[in-house]
Amino acid sequence: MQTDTDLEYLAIESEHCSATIFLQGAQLASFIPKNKPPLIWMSQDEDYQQGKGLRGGIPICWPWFGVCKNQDWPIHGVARTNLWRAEEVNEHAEYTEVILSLPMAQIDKTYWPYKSALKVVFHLSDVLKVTLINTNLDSQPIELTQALHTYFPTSDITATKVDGLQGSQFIEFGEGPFAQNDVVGFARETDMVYTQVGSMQHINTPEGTIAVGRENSTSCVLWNPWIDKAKRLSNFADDEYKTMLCLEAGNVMDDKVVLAPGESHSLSTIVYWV
Ligand SMILES: O=P(O)(O)OC[C@H]1O[C@H](O)[C@H](O)[C@@H](O)[C@@H]1O
Repeated sequence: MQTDTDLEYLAIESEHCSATIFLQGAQLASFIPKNKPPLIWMSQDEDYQQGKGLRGGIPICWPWFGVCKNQDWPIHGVARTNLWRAEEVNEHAEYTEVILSLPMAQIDKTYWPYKSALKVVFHLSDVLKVTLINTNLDSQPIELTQALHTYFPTSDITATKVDGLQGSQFIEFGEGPFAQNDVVGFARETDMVYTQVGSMQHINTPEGTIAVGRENSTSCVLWNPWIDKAKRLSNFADDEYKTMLCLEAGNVMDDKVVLAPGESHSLSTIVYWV
């Protein structure tokens, strides 16, 4: 990872793993379990600018995923471009825990007029667990969509398969739902929103198998921009689509989060080399 950035980040080094977490967006940018290959992908072209989500790692999409109903609003919401506050770093023998919160006073009320709290907990061992916790502090119900938009590495996307989406349904480029009957491979632009998904998928790459689990989530997104979209993406080299994919733990579509006053919801993703 580039270190000559002005953006502040936490660098965690333990006997189990190393990790970097940027305060902007509470964005985890790297995670390497000890004696294992990197588990998380970051673009070589990332230039770590203020006010822009990083192209890689785990951008946090909140309080909407994708393009909002109001199409002028920023794609994937406002959490990934705002500065979060480091609340706690707790070092234990078996894991390190890092907790950040999003100071709501800095969020434009046009986008999010509600009283609520948002924090993220990173549980770092040889396994990475990320938990996004929403609490409704308002006197009315609130609704939101969200995702932990995780970028995974592969040395060859054409030799990579995602197992465990079978039995779910997907929407692709606004069409569907279609039934997912098989293991998914990559041979073109992939941008699928899955619902009714089981809680564990496996990404089979030439380097080994990555397990991707989810808690309190029955939806996820599978994405690879492929050749044409790669050329249009910011901070993404034209050929980098060959070396990455996103499998994003979500609460989208009919799996959106609806919170009564006082209620909380925790979305988790759990990833590790098998
Ligand atoms: O370029 P970004 O705003 O980071 O979005 C990157 C991608 O995120 C998700 O996976 C969406 O489903 C894609 O449609 C989008 O292109």
